[in-house]
Amino acid sequence: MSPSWAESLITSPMTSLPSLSRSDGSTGESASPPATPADMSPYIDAQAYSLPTIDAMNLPRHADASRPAYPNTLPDIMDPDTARSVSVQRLCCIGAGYVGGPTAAVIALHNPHVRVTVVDRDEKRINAWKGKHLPIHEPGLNDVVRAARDGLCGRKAEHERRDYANHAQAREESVRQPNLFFSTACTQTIAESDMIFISVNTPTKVRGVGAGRATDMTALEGAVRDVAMHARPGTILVEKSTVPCKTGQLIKDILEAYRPGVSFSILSNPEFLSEGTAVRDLMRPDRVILGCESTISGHRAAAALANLYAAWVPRSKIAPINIWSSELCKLTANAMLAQRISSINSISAICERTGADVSEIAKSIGMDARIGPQFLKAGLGFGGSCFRKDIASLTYLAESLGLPEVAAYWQQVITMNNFQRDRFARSVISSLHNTLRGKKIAILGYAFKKDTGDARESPALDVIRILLEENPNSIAIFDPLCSEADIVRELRAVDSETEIMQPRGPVEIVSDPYTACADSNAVLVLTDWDMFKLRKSNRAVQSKVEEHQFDGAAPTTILQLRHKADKIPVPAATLLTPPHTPDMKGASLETEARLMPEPACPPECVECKSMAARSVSKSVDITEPVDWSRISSSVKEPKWVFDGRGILDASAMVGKGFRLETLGRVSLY
Ligand SMILES: NC(=O)C1=CN([C@@H]2O[C@H](COP(=O)(O)OP(=O)(O)OC[C@H]3O[C@@H](n4cnc5c(N)ncnc54)[C@H](O)[C@@H]3O)[C@@H](O)[C@H]2O)C=CC1
Ligand SMILES: O=C(O)[C@H]1O[C@H](OP(=O)(O)OP(=O)(O)OC[C@H]2O[C@@H](n3ccc(=O)[nH]c3=O)[C@H](O)[C@@H]2O)[C@H](O)[C@@H](O)[C@@H]1O
Repeated sequence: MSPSWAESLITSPMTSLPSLSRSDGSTGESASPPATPADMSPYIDAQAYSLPTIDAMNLPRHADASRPAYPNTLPDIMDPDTARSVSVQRLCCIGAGYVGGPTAAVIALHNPHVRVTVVDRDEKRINAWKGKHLPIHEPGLNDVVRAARDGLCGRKAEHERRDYANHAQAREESVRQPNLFFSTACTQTIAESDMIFISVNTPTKVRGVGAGRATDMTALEGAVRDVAMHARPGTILVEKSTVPCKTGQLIKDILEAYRPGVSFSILSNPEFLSEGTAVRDLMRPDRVILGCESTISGHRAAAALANLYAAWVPRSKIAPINIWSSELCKLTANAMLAQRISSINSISAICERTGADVSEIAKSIGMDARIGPQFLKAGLGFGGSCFRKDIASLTYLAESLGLPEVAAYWQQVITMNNFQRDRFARSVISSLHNTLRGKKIAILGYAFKKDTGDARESPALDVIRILLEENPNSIAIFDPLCSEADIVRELRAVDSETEIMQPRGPVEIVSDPYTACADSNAVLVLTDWDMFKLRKSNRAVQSKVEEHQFDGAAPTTILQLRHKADKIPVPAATLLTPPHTPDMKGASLETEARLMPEPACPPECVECKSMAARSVSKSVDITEPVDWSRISSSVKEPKWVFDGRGILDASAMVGKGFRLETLGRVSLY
């Protein structure tokens, strides 16, 4: 194995080793051959040691709060000379989830010279990334993955074809080689890489110290251990996962424990993408935060990462900051966004009692440039895998630092979020005479927000949980993207003792909105899918529908790729692999470079079968607005609709015969 370029980095100061004891009392040297080059420290058998479990309490053992470890005096890592001197050849991303997959794909797309490999222990997930049915739905993602993973073909410009006389007859040729790979070979990929992104899950601990609030670092710890044991000296480790402040120190401690004396660089590069707009967010980020150590090796590592982003992000948007600030700014950003949602939701409760309209208030205050219009949509409160857990982590961190008032302040954001779901569900029950026995409830939308099939931590789950306590006859759930298996998994986690799924329980997942609503006593809109919207005119819905149409069509040219990535220009030259790059003109590429044919699925492909089944019943088409008149004719009087997302126009719904209740508005019927 050739030494990593990063080995040339100057060693950064390491903290001293935590004393480790081996259960068998031996020295720790293993008889098995080292998995790393000969100049490495002896291979340490990880399983034989017990490292302390990491949680937010676990602040660095050597930290002296009065003396910042990384003074905030960073030289300019954007300096062209520094930037030129460092370049990554092989990038590994550990974790092929909602962050790892799209982030690696976009980096690979813009850096055709870098071999990007995404690794995960979950073989099913990796196979899905390799095939036709990606494991996550994100508008535009298919094309980005296909271009980077499968390469591009096209016709060469005339002048270049003359240079390649042997290929003169060829009409279609490869103009970009694949540089995005997916693999379960974690250790091998780690050993071959110059830079490693850690994009593993960091959920909330469910048991033990800090359960319900502290971050469960098991996955991160495992990934860092793999890196410690298999990476080459000097490899750059990038924290992409959202982690408690000071995790960089913990990573250092683990590395030092498993590979004493070997130098690695650690960067914090939090991800700010939102699900449903991941490709757009990655293509056009507001900022890229690079937290680095204030050492020469830290700066060079940051410059290497900055170089990857600079392939498409203006350098002015790439911000080097100190590593602790970087870790904490991610939690802060999520907490502030969630706080806005809780703030407007608190006002929505006042609106319902006074006759004020929360959407008018949001619009009015959002016109103040100091407040701004985003994240002021009142409704069921925030769901998803991050806001709740990141605020919980922040409160735990604050408490651990002896700041209970700070913890209580942020805890209130979660309290308000729970209040919103609770009072929504209770208003449904009270409108139906305080009992759901013998009644059917239709749920339109399960995902925590539109344009994603992610069923984790959905507000719908809390609402359904409260409704189930009233023993309804049935609850029929329709969501255009969440898989039945994911919804069932989430519901079962609430109560693993009782069978809640039909035929023995009340809940069923159905494949179209009309079946869900037929004969129901109440229809609950729990996700803001465009297809559920009803406006006075359907214009708003229509423009959204057009946006989605790019997804359905099979794009064949770079021009279409550019469209699909939300009309963000992808510089043609960066898409190609030499020798084509220098001579080819962007214009000809736009019309001639094409995606390769999609990989074929095996005949027994479950996804294909399920898609075929859906198109037979013609039920799921996220571009098709639901026909509320049809629903009106099939529901039971008095035709209750409860809008948890504020997406239905009150007068239009009343015009169709419904009784509408919307969070943040007085009822209209
Ligand atoms: N989902 C989102 O929109 C965003 C998430 N984040 C943060 O990014 C991190 C990842 O989130 P998601 O992508 O949503 O998680 P995810 O659960 O979708 O994906 C994590 C993946 O890591 C894999 N994994 C865990 N340990 C591993 C190991 N040792 N070796 C190989 N693979 C391993 C898991 O099998 C899983 O496929 C979290 O810290 C999250 O807070 C940050 C911004 C946005
Ligand atoms: O760390 C993360 O995981 C990510 O968390 C959020 O992204 P995400 O959770 O994917 O989606 P959001 O668009 O933020 O929505 C979160 C929840 O808030 C709700 N929401 C959002 C906006 C609003 O005005 N009102 C509102 O109720 C949504 O319906 C959804 O349930 C942040 O927006 C991302 O910047 C961040 O990277």
